[in-house]
Amino acid sequence: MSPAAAAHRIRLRLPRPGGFRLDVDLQLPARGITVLFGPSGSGKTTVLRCVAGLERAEEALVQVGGTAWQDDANGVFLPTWQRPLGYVFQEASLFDHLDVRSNLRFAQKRAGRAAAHDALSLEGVIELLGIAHLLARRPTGLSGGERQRVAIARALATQPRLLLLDEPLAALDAVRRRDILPWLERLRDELRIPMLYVTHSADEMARLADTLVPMDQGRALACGPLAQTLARADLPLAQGEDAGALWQGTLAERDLRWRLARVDCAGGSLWLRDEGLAIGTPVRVRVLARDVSIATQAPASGASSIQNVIAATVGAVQEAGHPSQVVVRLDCGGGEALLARITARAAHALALAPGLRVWAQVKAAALAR
Ligand SMILES: Nc1ncnc2c1ncn2[C@@H]1O[C@H](COP(=O)(O)OP(=O)(O)OP(=O)(O)O)[C@@H](O)[C@H]1O
Repeated sequence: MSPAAAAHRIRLRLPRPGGFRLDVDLQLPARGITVLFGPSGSGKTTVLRCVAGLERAEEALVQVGGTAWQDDANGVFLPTWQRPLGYVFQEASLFDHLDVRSNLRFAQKRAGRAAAHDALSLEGVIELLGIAHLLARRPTGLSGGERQRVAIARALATQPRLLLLDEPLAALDAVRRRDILPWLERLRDELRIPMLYVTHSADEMARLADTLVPMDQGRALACGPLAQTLARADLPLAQGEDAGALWQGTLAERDLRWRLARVDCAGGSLWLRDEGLAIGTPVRVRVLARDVSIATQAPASGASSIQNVIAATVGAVQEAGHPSQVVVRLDCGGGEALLARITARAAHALALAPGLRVWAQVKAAALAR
């Protein structure tokens, strides 16, 4: 991300006994969800804790929207309670002796006079998270998903300048997780508050992130727009089972007979399962690297079961985890790319090299949901 586009800066260094060392320098856009994604122990939670001032990083610069929360070069360190942030954890820690409304009011009081002219109203927060029907209930009577929605509402009621979410869905079962994701998308699309979101889940990352920060062993391996970062063949992300591209597109046509929907993206059009969405709906489409194969000649029309064939140029060929496997970045036009995971032998036989014109055959693509 160019410094001009960056609105927030998070530079942290923190050595811990035992060998772990956090060392990140992130420039984040003004709004949207930045997902910190990486294996257990890579330092994701530590980043959030340092941003919140719960742990003290060294040589740190934490600047949110032009205000320094920590700037060691200039002797600035705001304690946690002076940082306008909301923190949502895996398990919502609500006050069980108060009903939902009182939990929210309590948080609102914390905002006090700090609430600026662009403050969110409590009614707005309640509407945004669809919790009006829960206001008189005690937290103990809520489902896990409802508790998390209330916890997010409570965090927003404090008028944060930054929302920190640490695996907010990890304690929920798959059904509840699916229920709450649309609410998080709504926050992302409607709020101007930037969010730092920690997750292990590739599905959550693909669905929610605007900016992706893959982390490993205390370091940020990249920090960039989601689609662009996922399409990099040189990152460890490209080597795992979840490797794949993410395209943004618009639902353009539905084939009612075959229950298929066509999504038009800058890189090309893809047919996928019709999930009943209206024509014109903006969608994210996930194409896993293992579902993409490569042909050096245009496949004859009607001679293959594969319905999605996209003209592309080889961008990079990279070994992927095992010497028998490579991952190939295929540049498809409109700045969009696919990844294909194939055998090294196939790549050799097809003489794949950067610049070669090929056809990407997409066996499966799905809406990120
Ligand atoms: N309070 C602590 N004191 C000492 N070391 C800690 C503490 N908390 C975490 N660590 C260590 O710091 C490293 C980073 O931990 P952190 O919790 O930030 O990783 P993470 O990526 O969030 O992991 P997970 O996904 O499992 O939550 C790990 O090696 C961890 O063991």
